[in-house]
Amino acid sequence: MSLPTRPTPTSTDPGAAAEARSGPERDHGGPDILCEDLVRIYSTDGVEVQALQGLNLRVDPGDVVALVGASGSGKSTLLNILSGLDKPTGGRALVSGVDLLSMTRQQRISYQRHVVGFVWQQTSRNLLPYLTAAENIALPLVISNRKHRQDRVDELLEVLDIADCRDRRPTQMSGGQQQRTAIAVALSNDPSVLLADEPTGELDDAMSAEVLEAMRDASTRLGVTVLIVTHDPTIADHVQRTVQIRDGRTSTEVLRHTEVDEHGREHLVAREFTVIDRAGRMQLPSGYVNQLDLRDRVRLELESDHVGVWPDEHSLARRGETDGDGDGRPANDIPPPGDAHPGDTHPPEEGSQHG
Ligand SMILES: Nc1ncnc2c1ncn2[C@@H]1O[C@H](COP(=O)(O)OP(=O)(O)OP(=O)(O)O)[C@@H](O)[C@H]1O
Repeated sequence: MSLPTRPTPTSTDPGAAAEARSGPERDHGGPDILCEDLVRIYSTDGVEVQALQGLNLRVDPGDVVALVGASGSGKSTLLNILSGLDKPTGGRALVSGVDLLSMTRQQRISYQRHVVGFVWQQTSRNLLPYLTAAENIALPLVISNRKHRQDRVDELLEVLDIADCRDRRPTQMSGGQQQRTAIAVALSNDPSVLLADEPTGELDDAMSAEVLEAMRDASTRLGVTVLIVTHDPTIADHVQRTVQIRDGRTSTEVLRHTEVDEHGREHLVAREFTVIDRAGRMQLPSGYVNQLDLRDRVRLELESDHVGVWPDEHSLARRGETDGDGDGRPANDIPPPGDAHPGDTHPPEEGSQHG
């Protein structure tokens, strides 16, 4: 699997591409998605729910990233903010250089038309049932009064591999074809960011793979940045980066890349990282916390290339869990700093598999 870089979009219609940039500035020179200490508090009948609790996320142009997390962790809240449907309570959110906290109503319309595209889980929400695939794709172009519409429709039918569905209505297509058409609709106005909420939630494994590959392909060929919220367990086969969201914050990330061994065989290597915020805060994986019975406070030791995290020996002793040899270490023989140590903040290797 090779990491896609943002290419020059292969639009057959340079006039149309320039026209799309009549919205907010696209070549902003920074990440396509930047969230810093993002907070969203819902207040209902005097009860407050902190759906996002200082979330940090950076997605660079052309990246394809999956966002995973338990129900209620804040994924939809984040997507609603990034798509311009909802406003954060605090923090900072920039998409393609557009500040989502200070947008006017007019800028919001332009933002939703030109900067972000959206794909929902339910195909019925993405496509108009009485229009063909080509007509559905052309509709956003008509609304934004774009010229050279036919060229753009042809290009998207080809990129999403749905040319044979051109004159078919949604009921005459498979679920996978409908979602690929939905991606084409979302990309029609040449947005820089594509957001997808469970795009494979109603599909079987084969169709899910088709749709996820179509998004990756569209990203590579059109230079679009993609953020996919998903519970799809096969997502790891299709994206290089998976970000885990927990309690309204990004907690861990898995990055994947291909390595070639001495026999010339390709291996997909996945590494898990813990997210650290700008203030230096991070969350230890619960497996580590449980294994070392870390509670209340821990001791940190700075080594030349990593930081060791140690249980507080006093509180362990109080709990009668040291081995009594005076070194304050528990009976389960935690190695000293410098040795391989599950509490070290060295990122653990998730494992590797044949590519
Ligand atoms: N409009 C709202 N009013 C009040 N609370 C809300 C609202 N929307 C979401 N929440 C709460 O905010 C938290 C995050 O919800 P969110 O829908 O973002 O989670 P999620 O990760 O998308 O979950 P799921 O995977 O089930 O869709 C939850 O506690 C939820 O109950």
